[in-house]
Formats: sequence, C-alpha cells, structure tokens
Amino acid sequence: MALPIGFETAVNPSNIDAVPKLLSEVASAGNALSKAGDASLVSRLELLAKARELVHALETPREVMIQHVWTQATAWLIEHQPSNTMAISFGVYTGLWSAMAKNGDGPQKVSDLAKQLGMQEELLQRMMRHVAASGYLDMTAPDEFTPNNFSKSLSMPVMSSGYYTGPPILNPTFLHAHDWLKDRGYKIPRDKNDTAYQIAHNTKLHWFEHIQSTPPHGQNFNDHMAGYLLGRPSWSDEGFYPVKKRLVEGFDLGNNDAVLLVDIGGGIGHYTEQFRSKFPDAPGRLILQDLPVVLGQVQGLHARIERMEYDFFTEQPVKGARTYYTHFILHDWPDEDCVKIAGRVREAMQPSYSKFLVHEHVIPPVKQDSEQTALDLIMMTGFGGKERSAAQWSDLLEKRCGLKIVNIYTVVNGIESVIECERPE
Ligand SMILES: C[S@@+](CC[C@H](N)C(=O)[O-])C[C@H]1O[C@@H](n2cnc3c(N)ncnc32)[C@H](O)[C@@H]1O
Repeated sequence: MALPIGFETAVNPSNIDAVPKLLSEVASAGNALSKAGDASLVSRLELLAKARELVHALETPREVMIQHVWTQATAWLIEHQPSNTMAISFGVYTGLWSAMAKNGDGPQKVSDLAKQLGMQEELLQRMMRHVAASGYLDMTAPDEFTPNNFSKSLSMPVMSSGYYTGPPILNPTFLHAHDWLKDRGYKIPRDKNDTAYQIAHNTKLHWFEHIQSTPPHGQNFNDHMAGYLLGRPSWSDEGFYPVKKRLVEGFDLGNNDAVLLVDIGGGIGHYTEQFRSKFPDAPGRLILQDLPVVLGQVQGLHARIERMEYDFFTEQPVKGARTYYTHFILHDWPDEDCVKIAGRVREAMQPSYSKFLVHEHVIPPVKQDSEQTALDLIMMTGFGGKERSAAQWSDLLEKRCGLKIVNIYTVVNGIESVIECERPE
C-alpha cells in the first residue's frame, strides 16, 4: 500500500523553517528574563516554552520516536508509561495519525475525526489535546488540529512500530526490573533466560523466541529496527568504513562462488540491502542469515541477496567469506554467549583474508549518547546483554575469542562503530 508521505518526513527536522524566528524569540525571552530577574516565574516559563518549541522544531520525528520508546522510558518509567507516549500510542493503535495523514495537511476538527474513526468525540479530544500540549501535534483552533511532520511520520509502519514495541514489549520489562534487581541483590543479569523480561511476560522463553511466538510482535520489532535505522549514517558510507579498500580490493575474483558479505542475524535484510545498494557493482555473493521465522517475514529483498536459514550458535556453513558482518547481535547476549557466537565466526574465517565486522556501539568513557545508554539498559533488563566500551570489546573479542581487532571506525559519537577483526592464524 502506498504511503501518503515519504521517509524524508521522518528524518528531517520537524520544522526547520521555524528555527530562525524561534531563536530570536528565545533570545528575546532570555532578555526579558534577565530584566525581570531570575526569580520571575512568568518570564522563566515563557523562555522555557520557547526553548521547548525550538527543540521540537529541531528534532526529527525519528529522534522523537526513539526518545519516547527507549530513552524516556528507560530513564524514568517506574509506575506508568509517560502519558504523552500513551496518547501517541492511542493515535497509532486507533489509526488516528494515518487518517490525519490521508486527510491532508490542513486543519482537522476533532468532531470530523471522531466520526471518521467511529469514536467518542470527548475521548479523542482529550487524547489529542495532550499530544498537542506536549508539543507533538499542532493545535490551530479549539478542538482543531493540524498534522505536523511528527504526526504524519507516525502513519508509516517503520515509525509507528516503535509504539507497538515500546509500550507493550519494553515497558513491562522496565517495570519489573526493579523487583528483579532487588530480588537478586542488585546484580546485573548474566543468564539470557533469567531477566526481567521473563517475569514481565510470564514466559520461560528468550526475548527473541518469545516475540516471534507472539505475533505480530516479531514483525513489529523488525519494522522498529528499520525505524531505528532511518536517517542514520550507513557504515558503508564514504568516510566511515573504507569498503572498497578493505573488502573489495583483494577479494577472491578467481572463485565464482566466493562470498563478499555474510550478514549474520541480519533480520529482514536492512543492512545487507544498504550495502548492496551502495556497492551494486562489487563482485561476490551477498548472504543474509537469520532464523527461519524471521526470513519468512522478509519482503521485497533484492534478488541478488541470498537468504540462508542459520542459527548462529551452530557451525557457520559459509567458510572463508571475505566479510562476516553483524549489526546489533553481540550486544544482545551475555559474554558467555558472545564467545560462542563469535567463536563460530572465527572457525569459519580464513586467516589473512576474512574480516569480521562487528557493527556495534563502542561506549566512550565520557559524554555517552542517550540512545546508547538507553539501549544498554534495554539490553541489560531484557537480554542480559550490554553496550560495551573499547576495553570490553577487546576483552571479549581478543582475549576470549582469539580474534585481533585491527581498527575501530567511528564516524561520530552516538552512532555505532565498525570494529574490524581478523583471525590471526
Ligand atoms: C537486534 S536484531 C538485529 C537485526 C539486524 N542485524 C539489524 O540490525 O537490524 C537481532 C537479530 O538476531 C536474530 N537472532 C536471534 N537469535 C538468533 C540465532 N540463534 N541465530 C540467528 N539469528 C538469531 C534475530 O532473529 C534478530 O533478527
């Protein structure tokens, strides 16, 4: 089904045109506060409101979505989900944002929308005014709202899936993390099958097994991973990881079956496709590996990308590939499991030829990014996994797995790095 809007709506600042005016309004409000004195409540609140408007105008809808479903929830969710996330989720689950996007860019009355959605008007009005009061929708007149880039972006599954993943899957885990940690003497989980997730969802299954066995959570999670990726620099971009120099040059052209890239646990293929589209002429086979249930959810993947069902705890069937690549795999697992997964890659690698690219956050010692730290807590409470520092990666990959880290490529703080590993012998 064609979407009424494109992805660019989700990855560009919500209202960049408003920024110059907002900056001068922030400056005037700042001057007013200086004149009135720091204790002036009215002046301070006026400045705060303008500063928030400026932030909302500068943020991209994708950044807001991750803030809601990861960062805010991991930072302060104790007894209830943030009320603005509840109201936004309400709009997602009832089809409100999609209906508004289809209706067009003009002002829309609550009474008309209530009729369109077959819903009580007062319920809709109270939800919508809270979303607007929180800065995520524009109120243009009493009981009349105009879609903005954020609300329009929520009509796309890659964006709305965050609200199908955060509130029902992640948030119950955060709530139960407190009791889980207390019961275990405030120690981090080390067993992937004994985390707050299992308590929250009343299951003995691992996170991945459980979401895949409770549709449509599995599909929503895949879509959410695509939403996370939106607008972020690709590891294969010029100036990030030198694909031509490190992978294409020196590739085994003499063998028709030679494999250029194996994307292990590649989900529905977002990163394999990114690589293929940036290097369409690079020689060699491209293989996407994941569990059968996930590969069954793949849609519209380029014909050149081979799908291979594979459990990464078992022997890697593709031997001597030029590149073994994982994105957001090792962070999902406790160290002991990572040693097994990376060990399977190491066994298959050809020394002096194969590379293992671990595409993960490398947590800096200071000035961590809140998306990294939110994800770290998501990993801790749901998986027994973690986001790792350079020293922790070295300990895991070099000391425990016998690999050699050749280089760590980082394009900017907050974006996952590429840790290039080789097998020494
Ligand atoms: C966090 S997702 C990352 C997906 C993809 N690499 C991305 O970044 O979008 C982790 C992936 O690992 C896969 N996975 C989990 N257990 C696996 C296993 N034992 N063997 C292969 N894949 C597995 C999941 O199905 C899921 O697609």
